[in-house]
Amino acid sequence: MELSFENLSVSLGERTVLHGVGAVFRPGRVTAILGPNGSGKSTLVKALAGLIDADTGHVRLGNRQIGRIPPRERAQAIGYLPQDPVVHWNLAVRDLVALGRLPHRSPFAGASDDDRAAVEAALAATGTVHLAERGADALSGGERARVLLARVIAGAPRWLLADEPLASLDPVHQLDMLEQLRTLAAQGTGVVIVLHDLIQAARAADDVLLLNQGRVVRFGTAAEALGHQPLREAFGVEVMVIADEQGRLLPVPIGRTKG
Ligand SMILES: Nc1ncnc2c1ncn2[C@@H]1O[C@H](COP(=O)(O)OP(=O)(O)OP(=O)(O)O)[C@@H](O)[C@H]1O
Repeated sequence: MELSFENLSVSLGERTVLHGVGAVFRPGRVTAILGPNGSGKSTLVKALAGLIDADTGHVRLGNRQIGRIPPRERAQAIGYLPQDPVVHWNLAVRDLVALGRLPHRSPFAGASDDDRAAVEAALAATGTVHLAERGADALSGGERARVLLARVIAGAPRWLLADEPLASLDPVHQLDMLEQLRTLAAQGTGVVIVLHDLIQAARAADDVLLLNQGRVVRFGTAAEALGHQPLREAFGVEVMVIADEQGRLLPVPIGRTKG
């Protein structure tokens, strides 16, 4: 089911941060949101997750407005990975990942076999099985990022929204994370990720939304949206396009656009 938004305007404090933006994101695809610092990427993802209210417009999951979906049902449908996830308690990693199952559990019920299986599968998928007994306080930033992805995956959401999920990861774990997100998309999950790296976006995303100053510059396939002109408009950057070993075109930033 599609995740869509139209004419979406959002203000934070006195400032309007998103100005009537709209797009239709499709499940089974990886959609990357890119744009300069402060262009509204995190704000858009929070609005898509139903965490902040809009001044105008709506976010819809299928044909239902996100704000009208009961919280438990919304939590089952949409998994959100914030930019700087904070772990409030020093839980063991396995227990932390198990929190991702809460939207599926009846109040006061213990974990079911399905819950336990989902937790183990999420630990395995994120390469964090060896961390399962550790306290969450004893993790590096990159380990924590993978464990928190495992928590979201354990909830098996139909949509996964991740705000800069690669930020604290080394190159190998960045590739693993992107591979993991692509696998989820191949299984039918809708994946939306905020990225900064144009090359990672070209490799990992099917679709790209470019934002600048709270407005959509371009929304289309990665090949369309990561072309010379859209990147000039969004970032004021010139790129050199090179082909990778699979023939994918990768935009390498080489300088500021003049004039
Ligand atoms: N609580 C707030 N009150 C007022 N303005 C805010 C608040 N939070 C963010 N902003 C402003 O809203 C704008 C968009 O912020 P947002 O975090 O969505 O941008 P972003 O594209 O994700 O940026 P970055 O790439 O730096 O993470 C920025 O100009 C920011 O300063």
